[in-house]
Amino acid sequence: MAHHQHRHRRRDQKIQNLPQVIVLLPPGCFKFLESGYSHKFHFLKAWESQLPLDQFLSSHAGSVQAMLSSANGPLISAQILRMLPSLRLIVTTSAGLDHVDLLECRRRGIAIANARSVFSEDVADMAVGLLIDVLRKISVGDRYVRRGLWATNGDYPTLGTQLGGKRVGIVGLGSIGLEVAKRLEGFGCIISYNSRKQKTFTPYPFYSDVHELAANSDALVICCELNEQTQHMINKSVMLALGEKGVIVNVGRGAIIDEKEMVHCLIHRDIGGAGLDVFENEPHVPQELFTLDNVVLSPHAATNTLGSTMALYELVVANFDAFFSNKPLPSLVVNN
Ligand SMILES: O=CC(=O)O
Repeated sequence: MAHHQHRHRRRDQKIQNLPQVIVLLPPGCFKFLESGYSHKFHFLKAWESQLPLDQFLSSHAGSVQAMLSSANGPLISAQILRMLPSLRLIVTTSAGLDHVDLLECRRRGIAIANARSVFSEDVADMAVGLLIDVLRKISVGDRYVRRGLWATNGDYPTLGTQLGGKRVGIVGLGSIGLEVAKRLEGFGCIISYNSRKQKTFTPYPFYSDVHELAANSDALVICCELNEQTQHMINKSVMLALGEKGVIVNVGRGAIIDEKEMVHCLIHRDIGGAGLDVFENEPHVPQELFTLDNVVLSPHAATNTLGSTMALYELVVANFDAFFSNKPLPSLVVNN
């Protein structure tokens, strides 16, 4: 056998002895993780395989104990989990867990570790950015300049709206919501919030009913998680309560808002505007929104900064390291 074939075989054997981590779709900037840690873990990359997904999964069914998943990946459904009978850990690069069948994980005893609050500040920055953009029409102005309209039509004609003094209702006062509140206080906004339970550590006024929060707010910032209770929680009646000058910012999940109703409300000016980083059926965004200047659209990018991506991958690796050496997981969220 030729010398280089020996070398190849030795390398392949070495890779095969590494702990295996199955990945269905690459999370954002997976290349950082791969280039930094391929010597420690053998990433089984479903999207690069020639095999259909079910065959790929069954070909690794006996051995794979750990999976890396992400908010933009496929649903980790009971059906997928059933094809991986040895799976004991899912590490997700997201804070949200709405893409994982939690019941099936519980039944199977599969633990879940998440991104913890690694990018809460980035997401809060994005929420504030979207709110300012909707109110001050930064993206509209950008389009005006780029299209050459400033030079041909003269000064930009539209007045924006002040941020200071606005009553902002935060929906979900977790680590992201708190960062949003902290930032917007600095802009002179008046903060109140809705969440499952009143928080004892904050003096912000609490509304147990999101409809009532909307009726008393100029803007709603959606920062909660998507689950059965929050799905379509922002419905038509909440939007009508927010009113024709009201703005919605969503950095949570698209399905927390009834998107069809929101599009209708935006077109008919039942609400004043929206800044959206998330959508019900990503990457598909309702076409009707493309022509509306009171809407700012962002491609689920609130977490995308270099700094937090690096911190995130350190956390991801720390979880896999802990798992493969039987130590407590640093960002365990669901302990089954
Ligand atoms: O969408 C991103 C996340 O859940 O962290």
